[in-house]
Amino acid sequence: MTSTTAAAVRALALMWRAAPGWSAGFAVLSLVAGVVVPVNAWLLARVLDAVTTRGDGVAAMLLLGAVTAGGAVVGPATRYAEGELARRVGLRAKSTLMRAVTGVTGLELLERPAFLDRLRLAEQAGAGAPQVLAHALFAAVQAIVTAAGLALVLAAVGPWLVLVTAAGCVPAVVAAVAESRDRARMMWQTTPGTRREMFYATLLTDARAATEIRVFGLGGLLNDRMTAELRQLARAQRAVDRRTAVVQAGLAVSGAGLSAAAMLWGAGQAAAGRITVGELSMLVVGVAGLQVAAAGVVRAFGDGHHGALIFAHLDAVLASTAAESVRSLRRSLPAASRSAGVELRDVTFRYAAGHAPVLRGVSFAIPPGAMVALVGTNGAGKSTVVKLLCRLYEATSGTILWNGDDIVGLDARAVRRRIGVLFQDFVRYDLPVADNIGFGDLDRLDDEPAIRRAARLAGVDAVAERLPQGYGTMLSRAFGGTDDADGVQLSGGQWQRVALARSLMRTEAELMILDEPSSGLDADAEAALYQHLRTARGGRSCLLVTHRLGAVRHADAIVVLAGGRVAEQGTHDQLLAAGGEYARLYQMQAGGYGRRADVAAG
Ligand SMILES: Nc1ncnc2c1ncn2[C@@H]1O[C@H](COP(=O)(O)OP(=O)(O)OP(=O)(O)O)[C@@H](O)[C@H]1O
Repeated sequence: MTSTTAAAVRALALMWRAAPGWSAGFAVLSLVAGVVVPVNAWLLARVLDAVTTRGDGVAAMLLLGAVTAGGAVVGPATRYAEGELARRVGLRAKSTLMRAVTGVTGLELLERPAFLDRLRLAEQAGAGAPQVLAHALFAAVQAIVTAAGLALVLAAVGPWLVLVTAAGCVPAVVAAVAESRDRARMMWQTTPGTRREMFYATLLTDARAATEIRVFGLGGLLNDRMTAELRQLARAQRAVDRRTAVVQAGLAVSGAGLSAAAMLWGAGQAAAGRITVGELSMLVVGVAGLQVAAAGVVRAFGDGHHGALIFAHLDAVLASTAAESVRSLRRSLPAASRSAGVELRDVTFRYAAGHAPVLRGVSFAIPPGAMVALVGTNGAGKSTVVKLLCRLYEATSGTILWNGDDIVGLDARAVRRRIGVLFQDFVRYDLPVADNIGFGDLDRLDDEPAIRRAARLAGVDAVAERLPQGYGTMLSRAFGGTDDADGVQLSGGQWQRVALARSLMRTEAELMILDEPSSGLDADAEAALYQHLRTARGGRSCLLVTHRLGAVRHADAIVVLAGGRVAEQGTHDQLLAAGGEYARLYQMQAGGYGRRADVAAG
């Protein structure tokens, strides 16, 4: 079985699983529709012969009326069944795809352009390919049934007519396959551009980007870039359409010539009395109908081939996500402890093959219950360490130990459940406050007291309570509902507190990771945060990433990263005494802020 055929089989299997009843109904209706045309042609001939020979054609005429009426009903019923099939298959395919994508344990796959291109095509394929294939399959069956029936009708007039008409269809089959390949190749080649076009379009309509776009006057430029991508896409589509039109026109002219020749021959035969008027009508309907049916088979074949090629992208995405997921699903974790001991041993990491290493031989430990601060200049690799600890990437070499176990051997999801994390680039969900906080611990999504407690610890409780619907208030103007007043937008610092509350939902976390938790906070909130961290941490291990060195003075250990290496590590006093990079940065900040950094640190 070729890979295209295998993809076609899997697409049809997906369709069957999504809607077995509708698939069967669609198949039956397609078969019935296929029978209508040849039966009509045969009945018409019977009626005409009865009329010209003054025989009894009433029964044939009644039957012709009944079949015509039945055929008229089958059309809309088939379209309805097809629409329902499309909705069910689209829903099933999209949820399968999204489950597969969210099942990917790391981020590496999601950052590969080729994977993202495929993902985009897979989304399209999931929505359309199975029913395109189903439509193609049943249209082909319908057309084949019609063609077979008409071939029988035509064979009654002259068997060679069937052969000549069928032979005339061969070039069309070849052309249809070539076109579907051409179209699938064009779609693959234009996907990067289509993704860029979507990026520009989303940016232009995104409320969060609107401020910069207006202030920097980027609207025209981004719009030009978007239309340039669209033009390029249109050029590629036009080229394929043009080639298709030329081929189709050639095939149509040769088909018309064939029909005309057959009809002329039939007219001569009828004039010479060698065939009846009924037979002449069978010939006229048969040749034209056979050509239409053959064209239907060819079109269905081309559509099916195209659908299978596109569906292969969904297949590929499902296969690569499954392969990626397996890597992390290994041993489950030992029983939970109160606080985790974590150690990085000689960890080197690069984001992709060919990239320079971002971390080089990094070693440091977070003993159980300790608070370790990770500091360093921009791009030093601090957030990368956070992502490695969360198992979003795997170290290129070296080891990360979780309570003495190599983290690579542990179930990534289980490790994550034991971490409470605030990311530097946390997500602002366009959802109510309660969801924005409750997402930190899905088991307690509806636990209002737990949500309020996390909000209080993060210092966002007063803000939430003042909102129009309290914790039920939608944190989005875009999804606020029909009444404009329903949704609110928080300030940057308020959002950061909400994200902090989310990370604090995990009261059982063995390790807390806070990446720049106070970058957007005012001085009071910052002081309160660090006060809380010291008291309410409850002996849990904590990794604090920050540029505010005043805040890390009381950490059990401070690790200074520079250029992906550990430049130095020790306590605040040891590092100050050493007079290295930390001392330099600390003196600079202390000088700049006066005593504020110390105040914030309490
Ligand atoms: N997803 C990624 N793909 C490729 N390179 C990346 C990716 N994320 C970060 N980098 C690179 O890794 C290096 C370290 O980035 P990282 O975010 O870890 O630094 P940081 O110390 O947290 O910086 P900052 O203080 O600015 O937050 C940077 O040079 C950055 O360009």
